[in-house]
Amino acid sequence: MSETTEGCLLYLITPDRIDDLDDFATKLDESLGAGDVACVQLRLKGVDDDTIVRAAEKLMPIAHSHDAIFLINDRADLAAKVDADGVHLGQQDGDVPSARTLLGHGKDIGVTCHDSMHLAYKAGEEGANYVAFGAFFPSDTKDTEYRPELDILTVWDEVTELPCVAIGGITPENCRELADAGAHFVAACSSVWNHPDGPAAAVRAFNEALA
Ligand SMILES: Cc1ncc(COP(=O)(O)OP(=O)(O)O)c(N)n1
Ligand SMILES: Cc1ncsc1CCOP(=O)(O)O
Ligand SMILES: [Mg+2]
Repeated sequence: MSETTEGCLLYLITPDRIDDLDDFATKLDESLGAGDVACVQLRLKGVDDDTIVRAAEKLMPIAHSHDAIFLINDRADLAAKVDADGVHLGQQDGDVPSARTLLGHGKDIGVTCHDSMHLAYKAGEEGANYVAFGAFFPSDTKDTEYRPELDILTVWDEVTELPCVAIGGITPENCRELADAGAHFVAACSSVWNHPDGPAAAVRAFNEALA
């Protein structure tokens, strides 16, 4: 992922369970067709490796057909196995150098940094391609104990070239303030998949808000 001249872009996170993969693939295709999405992160939880691999094999070509990169959450080994574009690592998901060894240099590694500039500098020094700060707002997807101030995005943008992702409770209504504060990407899950008018409408609304 690189900083773009297009401003702040949407980073789409899948639900943590996908019961009907064919149906979800159709929704993803429609959603990505509704507006710019820089990245799709496959974030399945509590499922076996085969389920993640099958989902990645079905969904990654859809992401690529819409010029979105495709990342796997948590698992650098599975990201390497399916030749995904990279991995997103939390603080408990292994270290960046080990992921880099598995993935090679052409791939993206993102790191959760909560509300910590210290963790972000460390991730950058270890070779991460982006850092993620959050949760900026209460999230329906994940309870988190960290609540950064908006200015961490501003300071990060001023002092480094490494892109930053804002995450946590982000909606079409509140994403603009994160973009204005310096986020290069806004990551969203529930506000897209649970949008009352459907996920494609949510992607359109994010695009309008970020334009
Ligand atoms: C873009 C992005 N930022 C943060 C996270 C959270 O990662 P982690 O802390 O490992 O928590 P889980 O998502 O694994 O529950 C993320 N997935 N993506
Ligand atoms: C994975 C994660 N890490 C911090 S908040 C969060 C959940 C993001 O989902 P939502 O956009 O539904 O809050
Ligand atoms: Mg994780």
